[in-house]
Amino acid sequence: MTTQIPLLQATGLTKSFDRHTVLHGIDLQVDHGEFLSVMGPSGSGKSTLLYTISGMDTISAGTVSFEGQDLTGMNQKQLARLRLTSMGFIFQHVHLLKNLCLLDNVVLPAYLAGLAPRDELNERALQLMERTGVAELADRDVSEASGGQLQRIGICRALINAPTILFGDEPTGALDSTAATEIMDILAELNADGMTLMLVTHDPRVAARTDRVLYMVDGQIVGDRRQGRHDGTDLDQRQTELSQWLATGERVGLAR
Ligand SMILES: Nc1ncnc2c1ncn2[C@@H]1O[C@H](COP(=O)(O)OP(=O)(O)OP(=O)(O)O)[C@@H](O)[C@H]1O
Repeated sequence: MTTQIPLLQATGLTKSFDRHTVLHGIDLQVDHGEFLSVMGPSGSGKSTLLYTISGMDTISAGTVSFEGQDLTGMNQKQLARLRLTSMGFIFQHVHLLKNLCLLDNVVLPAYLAGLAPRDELNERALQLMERTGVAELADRDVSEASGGQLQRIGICRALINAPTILFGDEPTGALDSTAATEIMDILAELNADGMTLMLVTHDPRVAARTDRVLYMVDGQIVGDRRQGRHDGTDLDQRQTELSQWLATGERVGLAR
């Protein structure tokens, strides 16, 4: 019998800034192929969870492992390498270099890391841009693209090294609802192809598209809802059910 090693595993994950403890001993397992969202009030620790579980930020106590490798035992160079080769990150605002065209922005992180020859990276970037519907923008400047288009570029940049997991901190937070839906369509398609995704979001419509929703309050996960894969139909109904779960305190540990 084979036992699959979890993709991510946090045990007793604690994070303090000075004397302010923001994450209180979080236990969390994320398996390969999951599509996970993290919700909760502002300041509950969602982003901090994302940054610590991905090794972007240090932890104060506990352990975090990625495919069985203990991140807490790694030095900065090892962590940077792991992030570069196995993890992709997308954010609310896409920070791109204004003096480079959009294609070069997608290629840059992989090029600087010397992971593949330039021609190969260009080809890979164009394939990603094709897939996300922005290939025709390859030669354009940052100022010549809309917010939704820039977010697609951000996704391509995050995918250039073929990561195992894509982390998103409010990836649709700065977009109108049409652009947000289009970005979620892309992320759902990536997940259907096997990519693991973990997204922080305030938007129940975004969370309704994911398979599993964590709810955080005061630095703890107080709810863990497995709602199954969205089959593409009846998102309104799914969102209503999720909103009821969020509102009525059905979350594990919130029923008082
Ligand atoms: N670098 C930091 N230094 C000090 N305190 C921090 C730092 N980063 C986060 N915090 C604090 O940690 C707490 C949790 O912040 P975090 O950004 O993780 O919450 P969040 O749930 O993602 O909030 P939001 O939804 O508003 O983005 C907050 O009280 C915040 O002020």
